[in-house]
Amino acid sequence: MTNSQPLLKIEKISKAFGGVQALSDISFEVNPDMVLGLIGPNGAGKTTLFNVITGAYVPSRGQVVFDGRPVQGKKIHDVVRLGVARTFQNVELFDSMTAIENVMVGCHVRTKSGVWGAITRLPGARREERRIREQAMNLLEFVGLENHADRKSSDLPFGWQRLLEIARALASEPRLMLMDEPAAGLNAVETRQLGELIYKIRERGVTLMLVEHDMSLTMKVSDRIVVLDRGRMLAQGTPREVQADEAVMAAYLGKQ
Ligand SMILES: Nc1ncnc2c1ncn2[C@@H]1O[C@H](COP(=O)(O)OP(=O)(O)OP(=O)(O)O)[C@@H](O)[C@H]1O
Repeated sequence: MTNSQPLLKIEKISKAFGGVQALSDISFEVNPDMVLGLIGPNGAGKTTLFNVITGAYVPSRGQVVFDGRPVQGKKIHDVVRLGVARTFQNVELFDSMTAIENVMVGCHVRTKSGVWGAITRLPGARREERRIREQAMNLLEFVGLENHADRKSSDLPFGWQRLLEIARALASEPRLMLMDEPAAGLNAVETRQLGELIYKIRERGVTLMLVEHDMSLTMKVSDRIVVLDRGRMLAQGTPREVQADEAVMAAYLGKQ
């Protein structure tokens, strides 16, 4: 596809949970190689939208189109194979595994033999396993955890667990990466390093969508911002445009 086409199209998405309208008629596009910040007060629908994009939730109406293909009806792992990865608000790692093993699990999404081949140790899988270990090591290096490859992930400080989750998400070689509150629980230094990592991820050619409550980080790293409020789209534009938007100030930024 050419770079002028959107990588992701959100088309008139609505999602209700019983009586709660979590998303109402949301439409916007995400162009390749950009960082899009998705902001809004608690309960605005940000995480719900992530879940719709990854195929975890079926929308009540509308569709998500990734790289020209509708996501709906696909299983989560098929959406990952299409090139969509995510990290979670509460870091979700395999606690009993080492750091490198966690990343290797992410790599297996792209292998022929898959995780099962690795477990059963088929001959071809062993060669692939060596290649994957190398790839996982490169990713640990990319996020700065190369000296902690063999530590159990649950023994790592929380900020490093976040970095490890990012490395695992990158292991599936995504074209779009969704990050749900990556700065939550990080201190000021770690948050600044996260900002630099986000730039580096974009330089790899990965498009990013970021849900984040840390406004200074979001405004700094995002090329565009979409603002949700109570399931509706309140505004979209550059960080500068959104910060000057009165409705946004009233609904969100004014409350900071
Ligand atoms: N699985 C669910 N079942 C029922 N209601 C849900 C479910 N998931 C979300 N909701 C409701 O949908 C609305 C949007 O929630 P969502 O978690 O998407 O908001 P958010 O913008 O991510 O909030 P936060 O910033 O607090 O994480 C809320 O009213 C929430 O209670």
